[in-house]
Amino acid sequence: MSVQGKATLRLLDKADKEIKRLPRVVKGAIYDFQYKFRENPNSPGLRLKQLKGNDRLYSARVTDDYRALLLHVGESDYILVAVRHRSEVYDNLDRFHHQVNPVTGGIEFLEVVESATVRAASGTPGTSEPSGSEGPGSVDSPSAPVADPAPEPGAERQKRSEPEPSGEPPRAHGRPLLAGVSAEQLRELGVAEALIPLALDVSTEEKMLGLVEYAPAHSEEVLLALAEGKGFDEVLESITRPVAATEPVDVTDYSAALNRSTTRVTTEDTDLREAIEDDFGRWKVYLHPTQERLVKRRYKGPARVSGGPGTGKTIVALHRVKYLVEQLPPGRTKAVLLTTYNRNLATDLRKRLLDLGGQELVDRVHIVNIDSLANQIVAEAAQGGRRRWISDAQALDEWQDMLSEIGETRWDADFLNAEWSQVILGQAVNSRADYFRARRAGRGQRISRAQRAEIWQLVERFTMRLDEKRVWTHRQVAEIAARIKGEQAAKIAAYKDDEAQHGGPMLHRLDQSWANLRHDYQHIVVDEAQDLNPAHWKLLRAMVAEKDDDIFLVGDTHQRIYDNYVSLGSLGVNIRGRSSRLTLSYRTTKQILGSALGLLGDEAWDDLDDGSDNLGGYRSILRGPTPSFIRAATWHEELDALAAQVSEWRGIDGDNGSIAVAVPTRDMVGEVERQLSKSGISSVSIGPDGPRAEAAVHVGTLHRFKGLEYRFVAIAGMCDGLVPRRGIERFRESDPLRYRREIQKARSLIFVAATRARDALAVSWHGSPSPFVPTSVASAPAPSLDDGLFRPTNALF
Ligand SMILES: Nc1ncnc2c1ncn2[C@@H]1O[C@H](COP(=O)(O)OP(=O)(O)OP(=O)(O)O)[C@@H](O)[C@H]1O
Repeated sequence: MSVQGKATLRLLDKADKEIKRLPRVVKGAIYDFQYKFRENPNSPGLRLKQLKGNDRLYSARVTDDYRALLLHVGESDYILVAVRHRSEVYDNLDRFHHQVNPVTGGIEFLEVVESATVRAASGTPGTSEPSGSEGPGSVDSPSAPVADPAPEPGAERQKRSEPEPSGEPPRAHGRPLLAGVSAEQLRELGVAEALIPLALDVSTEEKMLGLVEYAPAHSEEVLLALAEGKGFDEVLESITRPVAATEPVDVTDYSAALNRSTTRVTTEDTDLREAIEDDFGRWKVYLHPTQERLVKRRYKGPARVSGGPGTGKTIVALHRVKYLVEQLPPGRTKAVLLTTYNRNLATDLRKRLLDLGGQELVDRVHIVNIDSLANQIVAEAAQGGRRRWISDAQALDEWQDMLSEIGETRWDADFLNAEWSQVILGQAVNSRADYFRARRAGRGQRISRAQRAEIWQLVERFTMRLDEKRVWTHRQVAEIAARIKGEQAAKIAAYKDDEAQHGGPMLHRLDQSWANLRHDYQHIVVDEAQDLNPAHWKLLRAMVAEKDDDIFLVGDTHQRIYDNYVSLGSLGVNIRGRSSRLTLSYRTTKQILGSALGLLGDEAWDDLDDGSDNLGGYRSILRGPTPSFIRAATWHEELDALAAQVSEWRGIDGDNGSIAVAVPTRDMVGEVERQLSKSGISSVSIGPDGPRAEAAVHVGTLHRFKGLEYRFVAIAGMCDGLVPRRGIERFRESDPLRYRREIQKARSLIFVAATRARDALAVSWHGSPSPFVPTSVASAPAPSLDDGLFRPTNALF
């Protein structure tokens, strides 16, 4: 829609990649151009004109030398598809292809250049100064196909991409990579028509990468999956079906296509600067169609989005918050709660939400980590008085001290601590009688009624001890907060019932404060949902009314690093029938992802709701080096090698903040920092609020890496006895279920750390390697693994 004389201008996905490479002055001119164009596309200075023989393609002046290529969608709606030197715009017009994809219904554009590849970077015209008039045939300098992926010797270069009448391409060399797939099948998968003959002709993955780099994103995903060896059916099911148009596609109706999420363009009012300036900003302006559908759907109750690391769950959560706020009536209240597990993640969410929607958006959202929220509620209700927090580890120490003080030897502190926090606090058990009835699902060791009585007595003694010391754990506070809010929700429900029965507001009530009772939020969005405990969920459930779009949660149980197992349905958060999964990783390369997946082994992973989850279809279109291994005899030797590795990465990217080192213990953090400092490399440790400074190598324990992202990651200290920690051995016989969970948690810890890396991952150990490092790698003179870095041996079980 546009006002008279005005136009809409969106930027096509991938065009930004090309534009980014243009000289700075041209980019600056594009920003001016977009304002002028939107104001009045027909202003004489813009010289908007149709390209000869092409009813939808237009050119317009950006600078004396550069032209914008525009796709006219309808009325005054345009899409900017490229910015080119004017010498490269007006000749050989049949190299430009645009279509409404008959399968996805999205608008696509591509240019096929001489090197039988899709057009790569533009804006780097031939060296001769352009001159002469514009117009068809007036080529002053040859176009320069920059990203020609080194064509095969003897390969016939194709100028045009028109499909052969038969749909089959000429095959002159090497075995085609997609030998088992026909042109018809590629069409069915939604590959852009102009690409089909070229794709069928490609014989190496490298060339396929060159071909798809600037191709429409859906074609890229399909072709890379096929090139990796995925079958037609699998690609159809996992990549095409989720984005296929649900209604018949009229390929001539560009206006209808523009409104589909499969047309990957910025919104009409996006400042193009956002899309062009930096790679990290792309998430703000381009959502994958599968992401966009999740963001804008109306859910009839709580909904869950799962997906492997880097698939954009947090991005979806942020866009969802923005979408929900946009649907709210104007107001000043913080009507949406955005919460996550820990403080540094909440800080990061605030930063990104501000980036996405500005202060106006942030003003309507309460962004807080879940334990701080519980704390605020308890403090406001003035319950508990002034107390000091203790961590779970400190609580365990308290148990140990208490048991030894009273000479209790029948029960282990570990067991009692877990029983207290997971069963008693976890289910808000308030009395001995309730404890006799409590479910102990997932707790392994069976206990008799008499034993329950003993445990109850010990727990009472323990909580009194904490009361006397004026300390408490986060879990205790979460329980109290959940009780406070649960009581409030019950009052609201009772008031509503009364109202319904009496057909109007209850004016006769003596206590009118009831009438002012409201749920705290209209909507709740939760990130890192896998780590929240039952009390957290009860708290959240009580803070929002049961209604459409009430709770939206994103998480990945493969990344669970705390002991919180929940069954959401039993906590009143019913996600049945409203679960979706994201599968395309935007962060991690195929090589890192493949390796990390090996780490998960054959474990069973839950879906937070008594069902199972998996990472089927998890994939990446990014490519990089295979993860590397560093084996050392001693910790000192390993530290030397680690410092060398970090120095090497600094040579690639001078920004220290793009590098991180993860280690299993706190002591090791300090030791790594000292070693790096000796090598002249500045570093900072990652604390509970995240890294203290950006521009230094980040060093932290494995637990601190949740939600972070780096170009380069080293996991050091991958040693036997440290990963998993030796202490869990005592559960192997005594509590096999606990043992299994500890192993799973250790796998998840490494999985999280390994998948923080965007470009490169190095893993090191000294002495005996962790059992997660396969013996073949551990003992080979020069370990190399193509099929997975972490292939756990069966020795663990
Ligand atoms: N549609 C998108 N376009 C471009 N980049 C994206 C898109 N979606 C996600 N990303 C990028 O992918 C990276 C991972 O995204 P995000 O952190 O949301 O993933 P996640 O699934 O929450 O990961 P994890 O589970 O590992 O925490 C980020 O750098 C993000 O900017």
